[in-house]
Amino acid sequence: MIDVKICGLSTSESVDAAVRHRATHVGFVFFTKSPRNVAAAQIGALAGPIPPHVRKIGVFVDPGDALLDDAIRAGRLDAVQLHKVTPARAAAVAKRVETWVAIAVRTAADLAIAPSFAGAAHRLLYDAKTPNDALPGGMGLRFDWQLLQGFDHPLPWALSGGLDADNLPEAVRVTGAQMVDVSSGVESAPGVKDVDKIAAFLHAARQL
Ligand SMILES: O=C(O)c1ccccc1N[C@@H]1O[C@H](COP(=O)(O)O)[C@@H](O)[C@H]1O
Repeated sequence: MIDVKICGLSTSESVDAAVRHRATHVGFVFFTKSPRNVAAAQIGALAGPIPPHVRKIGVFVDPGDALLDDAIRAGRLDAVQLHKVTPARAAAVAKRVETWVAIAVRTAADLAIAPSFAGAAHRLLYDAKTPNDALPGGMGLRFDWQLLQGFDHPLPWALSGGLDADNLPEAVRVTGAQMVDVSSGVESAPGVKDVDKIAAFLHAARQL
């Protein structure tokens, strides 16, 4: 099975579904403008029951050190996923914790920044560029997966943006992704996770 991160979890039921159906990673969003925002005070109770083989990723948008420190400590996070950061900022964070950097993609030109994160991050996450600068992810948008064909990836990477159980096989076939990340595609409404969709996505991933 490919690695799967189920992202944007904010209830114990959805965390339990992701773990039970064998997600390899779970994600928690620490961004107040997101419908999936989790406060640092909530994360201990949500993340506490997660077994150690399931990696816990915190999702942040250009965060300050205080938020990062609080969330990492309270959630015992294994890695952070950073949106809208420079290579210099990513490198500073990566000295303290495993760091993933989201690359917002609409056209081939958007991939040009990827090599500048080599040595500054541990993983790249290719995500669709959103039309709304205030919310840089989690909108269920996909980009042209063919843009990744033949791309010389400078780091280990994951695919995200608009994935769901139906389009996952094609996304993996076109891009060759060995890790995928989903949020909206396992929801019934923005921020409302659907345990049946989580199960279906992970079932689809196990067929690959
Ligand atoms: O989920 C959010 O609300 C969010 C907010 C700010 C930055 C990133 C966010 N989510 C990430 O967006 C991608 C794709 O999500 P989707 O499947 O298209 O809904 C995913 O990496 C989430 O971690």
